[in-house]
Amino acid sequence: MNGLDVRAIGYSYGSKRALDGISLAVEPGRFCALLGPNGAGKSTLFSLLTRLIVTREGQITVAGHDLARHPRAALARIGVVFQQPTLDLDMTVRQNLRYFSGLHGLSGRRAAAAIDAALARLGMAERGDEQVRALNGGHRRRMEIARALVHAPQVLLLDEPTVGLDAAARAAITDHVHALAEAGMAVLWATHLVDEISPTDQVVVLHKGHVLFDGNAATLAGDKGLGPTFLSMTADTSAVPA
Ligand SMILES: Nc1ncnc2c1ncn2[C@@H]1O[C@H](COP(=O)(O)OP(=O)(O)OP(=O)(O)O)[C@@H](O)[C@H]1O
Repeated sequence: MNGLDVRAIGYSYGSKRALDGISLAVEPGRFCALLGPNGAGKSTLFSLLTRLIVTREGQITVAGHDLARHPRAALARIGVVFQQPTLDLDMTVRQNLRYFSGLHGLSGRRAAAAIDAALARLGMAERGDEQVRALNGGHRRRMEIARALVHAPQVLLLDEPTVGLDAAARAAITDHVHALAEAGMAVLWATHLVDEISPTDQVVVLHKGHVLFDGNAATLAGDKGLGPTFLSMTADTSAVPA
């Protein structure tokens, strides 16, 4: 499989079970919302997907590469936007992206072309020479997404990327990332906000380390709507296997 495949992953912090045998798959061209309330395990899963932490339970495959056995090949195919911004505010947008390109072995004209293409995809083509400090929160976030694209990954991971942004900036970023999925990328977007999800998106509902639902957003929404359905699912602790 060319996208992301997570099979029976488990993880505990000491005696605290954070993820308990979760499986999900995101195919190329799909926007998958990983929807879960606080403490569901979203950030733990992202840490496992990016190898900040490791587990012996289960298997993660990125674009056909086993993350545990071939981490370099697997990680090279992942672009990631973490919850906490990690930008150098005193450098320009392009300088930030050039530095990051270098970490991926890109330099010179190849790096410049990759940076231009990534900025254009996020509607940031005109902003390359601005100092990051001068950008608003929405544009800083877009720049971080552009930075995650410079090495042409096949899988894009975003951990609650709209935290702290106003409604217009959230909508713009959500639209941009949906367009990246439509262009062929496998996108995993962690959130607890249902208005970031489109009816045709894949949704994986995570609660207390368990997958409660994996399917189409419109199916999950049913007659009640996505918000009320999600709230009632995650309020009902009996929905979580013991
Ligand atoms: N370093 C840690 N040590 C102990 N427990 C932890 C640690 N990190 C997370 N946990 C616990 O693991 C569970 C999953 O946490 P995680 O941060 O992955 O959830 P989340 O869905 O990302 O939540 P949020 O939306 O608040 O970021 C929670 O019960 C949390 O308290």
